[in-house]
Amino acid sequence: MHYQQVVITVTQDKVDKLSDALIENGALSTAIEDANAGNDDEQPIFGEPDMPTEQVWQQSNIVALFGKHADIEAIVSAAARDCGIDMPHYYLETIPEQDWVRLTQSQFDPIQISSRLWITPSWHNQPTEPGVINLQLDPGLAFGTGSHPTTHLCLQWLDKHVHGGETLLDYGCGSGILAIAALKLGVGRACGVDIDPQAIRASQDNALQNQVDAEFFLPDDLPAAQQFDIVIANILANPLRMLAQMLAERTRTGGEIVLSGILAEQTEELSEIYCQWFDLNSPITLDGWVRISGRKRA
Ligand SMILES: C[S@@+](CC[C@H](N)C(=O)[O-])C[C@H]1O[C@@H](n2cnc3c(N)ncnc32)[C@H](O)[C@@H]1O
Repeated sequence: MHYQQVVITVTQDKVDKLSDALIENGALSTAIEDANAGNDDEQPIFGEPDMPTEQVWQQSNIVALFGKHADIEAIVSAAARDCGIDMPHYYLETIPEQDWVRLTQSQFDPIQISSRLWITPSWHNQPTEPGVINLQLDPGLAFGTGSHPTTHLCLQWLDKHVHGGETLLDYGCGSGILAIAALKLGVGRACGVDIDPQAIRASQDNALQNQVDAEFFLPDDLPAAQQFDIVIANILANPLRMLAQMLAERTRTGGEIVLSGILAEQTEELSEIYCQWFDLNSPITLDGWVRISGRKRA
């Protein structure tokens, strides 16, 4: 079946209302995109827990999808009337039938982290060369496919520093990618923690798929007073700031901490917090994101 796709450019104050009104008048779906994506006026939006941001761009494109027989002129006109705005200009395009699953899958290729460590979606041939350590991981509802620089920085650290037999805590586990990779690289025991129950379920499924035995907990369920040889947390600067004392307490004396999800300009402030407990290494940067690591002092 063919679809009709309509793009309408609107200002910040109209975007939610018009998007809802299009759905109410028959759109199958709507998506909101930065109208200036790719040009000099592009507006990055970063959200952190407890730091509310305006989650829309000043100029947004509403991209709405309709069935092939929908009367677009009538629907856009009714939606505009419902919101009390003038009939907007819109751009109409016909979207031919596609194999949507194949199209989505084609956007996720295997990712090579190091000469031996790979992340491969299940629909690709799995690498079988001797010495290769492969995680089979499909994109899902939890963050962490290995493609994001913050995850990449953590995987690179694990690849280089896991010697075998360590205990590891992955705080903010998302898809469980770091705990699972650590087990495949040889840690003796790995636990993951996340505030999102969906992430816990995704992590458990991914551990099963990779045939490793990891444990995943909501924050309050992590057994008290347990310390770990390695504590790794790819969250964001604000939670890393709030969780600093707890993450330090969870690291055994002489153990290592690895922090990611930090923007370059946040590095100094976070280093000042964590150097209360840790001798820190030089920060490592990838695509504007920074990894901080260090060893816990006695
Ligand atoms: C950027 S993702 C990282 C996922 C994965 N560890 C990786 O490296 O790709 C951050 C995860 O931290 C979780 N998170 C955010 N704040 C948290 C908190 N205060 N306690 C535990 N988990 C948290 C989020 O739900 C999300 O799954």
